[in-house]
Amino acid sequence: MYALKDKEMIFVFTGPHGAGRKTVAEMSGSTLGMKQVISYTTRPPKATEEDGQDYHFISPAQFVQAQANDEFIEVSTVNDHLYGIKSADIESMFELSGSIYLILNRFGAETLRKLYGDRVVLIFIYADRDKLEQRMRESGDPDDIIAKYLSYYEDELSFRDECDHVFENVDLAHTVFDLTKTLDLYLNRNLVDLD
Ligand SMILES: Nc1ncnc2c1ncn2[C@@H]1O[C@H](COP(=O)(O)OP(=O)(O)OP(=O)(O)O)[C@@H](O)[C@H]1O
Ligand SMILES: Nc1nc2c(ncn2[C@@H]2O[C@H](COP(=O)(O)O)[C@@H](O)[C@H]2O)c(=O)[nH]1
Repeated sequence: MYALKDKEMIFVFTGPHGAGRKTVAEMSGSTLGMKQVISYTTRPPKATEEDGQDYHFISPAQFVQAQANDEFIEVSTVNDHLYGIKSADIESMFELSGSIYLILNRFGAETLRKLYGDRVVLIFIYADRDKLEQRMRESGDPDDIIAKYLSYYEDELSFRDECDHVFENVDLAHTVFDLTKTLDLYLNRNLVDLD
């Protein structure tokens, strides 16, 4: 397991699927110069997804081999597909930035909190069920996948009380504005006061 240095912080974005975690994390993360640690998955890529950008797409055999080599800090199964984060990627992203972020389900968020305690900030992003369904339909997800993800909605939502910050993502610009202000408080960026 990677040992965190001095001021290094890990931000974990969690919440129900389709709430906009990826969208808001990327917008605030790039504004603040944070690096994303990309997960590995055995799920096949969607038409819009790129290897190395959205996920590292690997075969089940490659995943099992990496697991046997003890490369993953955390592994989760969703809809019969494996997902995991490699310890080496956490280390290499910290070489590029003092703070990193990940987008994980509640089980991944819980594991990182157990491993790194209060050096992990849990950010819960949600929207109501109807909005999520609408967004998944607009993204072109098939009906059976939408139904599966919606079946996890209540369980994912119940995790919000265990998170440090909660944002309802209705208006994207407002969410990103509020989120960026919140993350900035953790970053000690030594800004010059121009007032
Ligand atoms: N505030 C918003 N209003 C409308 N659409 C949004 C908003 N935020 C995100 N979206 C859209 O909702 C869809 C899901 O967003 P995103 O992929 O960021 O969600 P996610 O929580 O990371 O879920 P996933 O696990 O599918 O990646 C995307 O098409 C995105 O453009
Ligand atoms: N615990 C982990 N959860 C992960 C990881 N990578 C992604 N996820 C979450 O899984 C679901 C399904 O993702 P999808 O892109 O196939 O819809 C979603 O909640 C992701 O945030 C991981 O490494 N560990």
